[in-house]
Amino acid sequence: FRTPLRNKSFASITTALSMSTVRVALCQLPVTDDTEKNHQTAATFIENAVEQGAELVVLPEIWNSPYATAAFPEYAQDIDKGPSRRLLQDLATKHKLWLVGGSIPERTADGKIYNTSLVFNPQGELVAKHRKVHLFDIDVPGGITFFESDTLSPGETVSYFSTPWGNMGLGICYDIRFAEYAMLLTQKHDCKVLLYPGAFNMTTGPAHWELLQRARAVDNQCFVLTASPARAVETTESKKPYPHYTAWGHSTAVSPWGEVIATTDESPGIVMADLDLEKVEDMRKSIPIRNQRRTDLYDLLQVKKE
Ligand SMILES: NC(=O)CC(=O)C(=O)O
Repeated sequence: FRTPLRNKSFASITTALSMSTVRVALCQLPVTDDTEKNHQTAATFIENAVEQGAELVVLPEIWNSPYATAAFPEYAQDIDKGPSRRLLQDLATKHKLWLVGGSIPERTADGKIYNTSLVFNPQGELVAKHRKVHLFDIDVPGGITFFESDTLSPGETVSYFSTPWGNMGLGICYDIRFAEYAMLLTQKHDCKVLLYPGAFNMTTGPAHWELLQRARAVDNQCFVLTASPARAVETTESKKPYPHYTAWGHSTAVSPWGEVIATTDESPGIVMADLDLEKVEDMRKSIPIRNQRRTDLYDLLQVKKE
């Protein structure tokens, strides 16, 4: 695996961590069109992350299937008993780990398909299930056109879970563009970490990926973690070729101060970071914007379109 780049905070793995500190691993998996192979890769990366002392591991958006709207119906699984869910649950239990299982295409009994993230605690219990709330429907002339809504339905919940280090909020990729979603997680549900498995692309990635993470971190005075698939995608001859989606990569951890504390490039690898959650309270105390909002002038309102 590659050494993480610009990784300022990752101390020696032999260092004992304080109770307020959690060691996280962001797994930038090389995703193929072979689900079984993707399972093996995920298991290997998670094992490697655990060897490096990870207590919480994050997988990327759509790590068991190609990222293509036409592929989602073919690869979608029953989220309650499908093989990808079983694998995630088994790995969380085996390694006694908090596992944010990236996202996978989910098929429901009524035939709908969602882009869904599952989170398991170290006992293997499902503690959160997030269906991507904001579907990635964009048309950038000369850049990228992508309509997740061609095959996916949107989720309806604001998702978070409780850990020994504090509450953590969960969104998927395009969800990071919506400041209100992040603010609900941090203001109403007291989240100290926001997690976004994501797969930005070669048009929006260079321009917005890091910027959005730093913006959400500073707006909300919290840690922001992202995990992307690696850029290269292998296809096997037995499978239908789906339009190739080129992921930007650059899985990243950002501090409440807005600093990139660990990141990488586009290659497969694991980004390790130690998050000291006391930094969240320090930041919220020293720049107390949470108590200074002019809610008499503005609030999280539903602004109706004309
Ligand atoms: N893939 C996404 O969901 C989002 C993305 O690439 C973007 O917002 O840009």
